[in-house]
Amino acid sequence: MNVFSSEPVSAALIERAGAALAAESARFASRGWMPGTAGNLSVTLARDPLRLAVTASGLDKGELTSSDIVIVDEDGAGVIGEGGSEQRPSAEAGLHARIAAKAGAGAAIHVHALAAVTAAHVWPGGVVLRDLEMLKGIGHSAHGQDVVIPVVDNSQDMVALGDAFEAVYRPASPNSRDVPALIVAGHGIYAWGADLREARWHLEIIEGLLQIALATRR
Ligand SMILES: CSCCC(=O)C(=O)COP(=O)(O)O
Ligand SMILES: [Zn+2]
Repeated sequence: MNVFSSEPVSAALIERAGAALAAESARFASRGWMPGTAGNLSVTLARDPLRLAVTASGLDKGELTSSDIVIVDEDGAGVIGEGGSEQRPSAEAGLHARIAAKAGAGAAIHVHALAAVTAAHVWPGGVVLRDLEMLKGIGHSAHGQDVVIPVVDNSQDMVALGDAFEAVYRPASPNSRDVPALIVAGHGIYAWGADLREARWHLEIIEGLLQIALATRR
């Protein structure tokens, strides 16, 4: 369950969301997955209307404080008067909002991790993973099933990027879970989950799977 969208949006909730985003961001920055000002994170605060707390743009993601978040709407545009910072929201807030809306994500994390970018370069049509134990970590079978991590072209236009995401995203069905990640070619990876902890697990698992795919490619 997303701990943030289960209660009314208040100053205390926004403060807690900011602290959680700053802590996760520091974790990924220390792993080298957010060099410089790269990367951004969000949590979904409310669904009707859609509201996300997203990291502010252009900051060192290893040095965020609980105040460095902006409340955005379904287009990723900053919302004035509902709390949070009045800094510029992440340039990629629009894609976070599309992922929250389409995939029902409670949290999303975007990093510039090496294996994701390399794998998209090697397999621009999508990265096929199969017969790997860690697939269980994203809800898929460890045996006998292809799991495709989709790849889309990079763009500075978040509407175009959101449309590209929706074109490749396959929602869960009675027979299969969805794939909670998207690689943006030449750029980085987004992973999401019901909450920040699950999004982190998905991201770490998928980056690990991509490292194995690259190391074992023939
Ligand atoms: C220096 S990285 C270029 C921008 C980017 O890809 C990124 O992830 C950070 O953008 P933001 O606006 O969220 O700081
Ligand atoms: Zn980026």
